Amino acid sequence: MTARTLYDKLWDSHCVAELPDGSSLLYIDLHLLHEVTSPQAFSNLRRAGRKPWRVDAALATPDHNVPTVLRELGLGGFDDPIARRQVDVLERNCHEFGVPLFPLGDVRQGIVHVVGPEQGLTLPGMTVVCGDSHTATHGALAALAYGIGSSEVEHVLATQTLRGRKSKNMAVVVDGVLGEGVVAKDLALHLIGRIGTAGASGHAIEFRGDGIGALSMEARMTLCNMSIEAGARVGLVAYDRVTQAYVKDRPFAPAGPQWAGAVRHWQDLHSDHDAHFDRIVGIRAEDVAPCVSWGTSPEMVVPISGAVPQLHEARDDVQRGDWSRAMAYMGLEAGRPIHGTPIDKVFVGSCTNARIEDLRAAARVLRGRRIDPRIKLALVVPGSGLVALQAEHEGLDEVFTAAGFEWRAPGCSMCLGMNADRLEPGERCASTSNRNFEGRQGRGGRTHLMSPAMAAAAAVAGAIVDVREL
Ligand SMILES: CC(C)[C@H](C(=O)O)[C@@H](O)C(=O)O
Ligand code: SF4
Repeated sequence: MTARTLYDKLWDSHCVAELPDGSSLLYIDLHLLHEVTSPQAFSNLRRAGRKPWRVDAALATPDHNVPTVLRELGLGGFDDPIARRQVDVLERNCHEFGVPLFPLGDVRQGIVHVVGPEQGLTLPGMTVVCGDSHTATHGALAALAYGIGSSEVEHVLATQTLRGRKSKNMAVVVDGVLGEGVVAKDLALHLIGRIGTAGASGHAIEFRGDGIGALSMEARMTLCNMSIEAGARVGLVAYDRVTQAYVKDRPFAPAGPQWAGAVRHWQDLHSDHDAHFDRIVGIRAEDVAPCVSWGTSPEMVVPISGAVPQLHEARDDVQRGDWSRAMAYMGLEAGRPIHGTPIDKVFVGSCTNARIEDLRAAARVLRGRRIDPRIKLALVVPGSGLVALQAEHEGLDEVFTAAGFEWRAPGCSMCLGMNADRLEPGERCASTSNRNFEGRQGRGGRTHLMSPAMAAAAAVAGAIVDVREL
């Protein structure tokens, strides 16, 4: 048998039919739903008189437009009636169709990509889909996970399958261990800075090498989460002891006699040693520094010692135009060092960086310190109710509030302007999220992507600084 990559293996084991047009029909093991991309799918099912094929393979939770304050008011706290209605409609749809739901007020509610792995719903070897581009996150558990559109949400609900075309294989090989103060977020930004936002398009990325083996499960999720910002729909890490330890004893994970059988099955979830990758990108961990985005695309990124580029450094006129527009939008001139850029707001949260390790990393920087008086608002938004509970158990909420942060309820929050947490025009934000597009965090808002520790350091300094020097 020919040597296969992990991606090939996951694909083969879920392919139920090869279709005449060259595409394949894949069986879907887990379907996650949220309030924004599911309403249409449910209405169409209703209209066609169809029922979901397998409700036990689905889970829904509201996250994108939920308020992060005033939750005790139930569906109160919303500043936007449409957002409130979407969350309400999700609850009603789940009720009507029998889809399991973690509603607002359930301690398990949270950002769908934090909730799936946390609950042991996402398991190695599965296919996982969600009407959301950051579904790649779940690939950290050696699952084939990718984002789908609303009509595909309907298709999966109705048939438990999806039509798809296979991507090519790309390996990102990280050699050596990341230095002190350098984390998975920096690795992701470094990679995107190097290959660009289209760098991995048409490919499934497998992150490999001893640098990846050394990462925690949560760090691997951060990395896979941002695969989509490099153009890949899928990001993967092979199964190993770290995966096994993470999955064990989670609420929905196999238990008792089923555990040993599952582990035996999972052992094969890695690329064969002589498997072929269509493209290989090598990264030396020692070359990765804390990174910060300066522009309006995740590829517009520099190490903390770097500067906004000079226009003549652009590779062509198209890039020069993009850079020039980004500089104008961001209010930054060419050649200006990124270090020392003053910040108005700080956001620690999102499916990239709102798990317990992220909160611990930010709290470590903030302990015994205060945020700079120039910071208008600093938010910390745990990825789920259970992350919040764990953080409170460790006293991290107190570290954050003592430093001047607001401790909020779980949701996507200021990652995107779909709820009350937004930037005002011209405001500059140190953000642990994954996208810095124009208007992403609110109209006219300016986003600088960075790691949780770097965002905490920016809060303390009132400006972008190197967390290693704080
Ligand atoms: C709203 C949703 C469809 C969207 C996505 O697909 O990623 C959002 O989560 C985002 O991060 O931009
Ligand atoms: S946290 Fe941000 S990136 Fe993640 S699903 Fe929500 S809006 Fe999308």
